[in-house]
Amino acid sequence: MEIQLDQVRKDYGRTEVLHGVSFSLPLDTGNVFGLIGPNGAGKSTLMRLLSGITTINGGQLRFDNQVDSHYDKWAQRNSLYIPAGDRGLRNKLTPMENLRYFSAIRCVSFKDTQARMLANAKLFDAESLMNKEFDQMSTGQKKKATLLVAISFDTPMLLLDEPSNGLDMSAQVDLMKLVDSVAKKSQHTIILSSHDPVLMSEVTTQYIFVNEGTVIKTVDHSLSEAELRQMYEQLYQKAVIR
Ligand SMILES: Nc1ncnc2c1ncn2[C@@H]1O[C@H](COP(=O)(O)OP(=O)(O)OP(=O)(O)O)[C@@H](O)[C@H]1O
Repeated sequence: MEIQLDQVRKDYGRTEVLHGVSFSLPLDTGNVFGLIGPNGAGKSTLMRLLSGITTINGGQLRFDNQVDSHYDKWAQRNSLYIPAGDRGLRNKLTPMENLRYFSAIRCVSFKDTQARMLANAKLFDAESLMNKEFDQMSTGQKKKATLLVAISFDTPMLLLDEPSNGLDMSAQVDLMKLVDSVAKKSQHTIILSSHDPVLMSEVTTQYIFVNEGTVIKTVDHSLSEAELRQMYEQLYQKAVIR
């Protein structure tokens, strides 16, 4: 199955911020897509559209070449978007209580999501976080807990907006191991954005370069850190990274 974006446009009020975005996104392939682009390029907007939080103002979103006017409804059930920063979960609840809460909202079995979260928490050494209130966690713990809750829903598409922001080196490695393992095990599609090319090159299998509200290039294979740096410099015609 494949999601196809064809000349997709998005406005905020009278301002158009995505100006005809086209690319394809295969599902069920275990690919990790890396969204790369400077501040304000449109990465978060694109992720919000793909997750059905907001709708397009022009162009088409298709599944396997069939126009789908209810894409946002499909996406709301079959994807999860984790925004940048440490928002995501309810502050006064533990991850387990959050899971119960969001399972009820999404009308899915808490028994199933709970079993997945307990297994993943064990696998990624996060059992001690399960009964800690979200607002009493460190930034890294919050990111890990949010991701563990999100992957428990086992959605075909997971969108992570700058997941590594604010994490120390060891937490970044843990996060990437988690992303890599989820993609490989579930064969689900993960889309992540980051301004960190080292991190991107560790897990990303396909790249989507965004600038000024358009996708300017897609690369359908993994890139080394050096290749990625070179792409940055070529595409933006300035040495963003030194
Ligand atoms: N709610 C909003 N209302 C109006 N304009 C918005 C809104 N959200 C984003 N924008 C504008 O849309 C454009 C794209 O923003 P977006 O957040 O998608 O970029 P980004 O690539 O994720 O940036 P960053 O790397 O800084 O997070 C920017 O010009 C931004 O000012």
